Amino acid sequence: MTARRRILLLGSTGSIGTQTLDVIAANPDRFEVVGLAAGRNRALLEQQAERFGVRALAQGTEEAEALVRDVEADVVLNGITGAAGLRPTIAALRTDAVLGLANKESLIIGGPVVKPLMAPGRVLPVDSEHSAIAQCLVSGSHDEVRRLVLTASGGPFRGRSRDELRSVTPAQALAHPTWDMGLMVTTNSATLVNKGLEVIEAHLLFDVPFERIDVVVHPQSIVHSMVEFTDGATIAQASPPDMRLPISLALDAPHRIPHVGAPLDWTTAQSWTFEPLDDAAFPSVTLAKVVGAAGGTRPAVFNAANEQAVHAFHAGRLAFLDIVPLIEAVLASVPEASGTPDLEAVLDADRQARAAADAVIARG
Ligand SMILES: NC(=O)C1=CN([C@@H]2O[C@H](COP(=O)(O)OP(=O)(O)OC[C@H]3O[C@@H](n4cnc5c(N)ncnc54)[C@H](OP(=O)(O)O)[C@@H]3O)[C@@H](O)[C@H]2O)C=CC1
Ligand SMILES: CC(=O)[C@@H](O)[C@H](O)COP(=O)(O)O
Ligand SMILES: [Mn+2]
Repeated sequence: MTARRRILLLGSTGSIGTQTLDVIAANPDRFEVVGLAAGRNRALLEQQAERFGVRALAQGTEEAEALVRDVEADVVLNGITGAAGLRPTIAALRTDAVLGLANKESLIIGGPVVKPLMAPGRVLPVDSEHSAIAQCLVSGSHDEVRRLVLTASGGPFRGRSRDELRSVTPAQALAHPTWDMGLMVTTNSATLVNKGLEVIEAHLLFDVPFERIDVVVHPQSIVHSMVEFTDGATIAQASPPDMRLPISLALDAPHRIPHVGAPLDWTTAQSWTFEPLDDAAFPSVTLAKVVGAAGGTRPAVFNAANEQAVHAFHAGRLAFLDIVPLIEAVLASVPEASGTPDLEAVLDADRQARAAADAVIARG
C-alpha cells in the first residue's frame, strides 16, 4: 500500500476549502490532512480539525505562512481568497511540497517574485480553466501550441448592454448561473474581472503571450477551456461544472480519482454554445491584458483596486459599472516602481492601490 498524501489546506472554511475536504473525506485511503488554515471562521476551523484529526491550525496570513513553513506536507492547497494568499504561496514554493493553486491572485500579483520560485511541475492549477488547459496540454509540446482559449460563463449579466448594467444589485451579481463560489470570485465573474485575472494567470502558468490567449463565452460551463495546436486541432476538456474534479487532480496528480465528479449525460439532448465576449459592456478582459503585458506591480495594483471596489460595491458605496473605471483610475494614480519588483515592492503597490481606491470611493 502506498503512503497517503499529506495535505495542508489553506482557506479550509471557504468554497474551495470545503470542497477539498469533501474530496479528502471520500478518499481516506489516499489522503490525510496535516494542517488547516482559515481566516475568521474559528468555529468551522475547529470543527474541521476535530473531524479530520488535525492538530496544526492557523488563522490569518501570518499564521498560515508559518504553518506552511513548519508542517511537512506533500501538497499545499492554497484556497485563500485574494492578495492575502501571496505570502503563503511563496512559503509553499520554498518547501518540497506541490502547490495546488486555487488562489490565482498570488501568482497574478506576485508574478515577478513567484514565477522564479516555480519549479516545473510543482504548481498544479485548481482554477477550472487552467486545470482544463493543463489536461489539454498533455496532447502536444509547448512549441505546438498556437493559442489558449479560456471559456467564460459570461456571468449573471451576460447579454446585457452597459445601460442595462447601471442599476444591477449585489444580490444579482452573486447569482452566478453555473458555479457556487465565494463572494469575491463570484462578483469578479459578474464584472468579467475574473476572466481578466485568468488571462494573466494563464500567461504566467503556461508561458503563452497575451496575443495568443483568447476568451470565448460559453454559458453552460461544460467546456472548461481549450488549446488550439499548430496542426489545426483544438483539444477541449469537458465535464459538468464541479470543482471537485480540478481539486482532485491537484491533490493526486497524475492520478484521476474514480467517481470524484459525475460524467456528462449523453442520454438527453443538450447544446453547448459559444459566443464572442461583449467588450463594450465588459471591458475588464482587455484592461487585464494591458496590465498583464505591462507586468511589474501593475497586476498587484489592478487586483488590489478591484478587491476594494468589490467590497465597496457590496457595502452599497460603489455602483457595479464604477468598478472597472475605479481600477483604471487607481492604475493611473499609483506609479510603477523602478526595476523588477521584490516582495516588498509588490506589497507596497498593493497598499498604495488600496489607499487610492478607498480615497476615490470616499469622494463618491
Ligand atoms: N470557489 C470556487 O469554485 C473557485 C475559487 N477559485 C479561487 O479560489 C480562491 C478561494 O475562493 P473561494 O473558496 O471561492 O473563496 P471563499 O471566500 O469561499 O473562501 C476563502 C477562504 O479564505 C480564507 N481566508 C480569507 N482571508 C484569509 C487570511 N488572511 N488567511 C487565511 N485564510 C484566509 C477564508 O477564511 P474564513 O472564511 O474563515 O474567513 C476562507 O476559508 C480564490 O482565489 C478564488 O478566485 C478559483 C476557481 C473556482
Ligand atoms: C470555477 C472557476 O474556475 C471560476 O473561476 C469560474 O471560472 C467562474 O466562472 P466565470 O468567470 O467563467 O463566470
Ligand atoms: Mn476559473
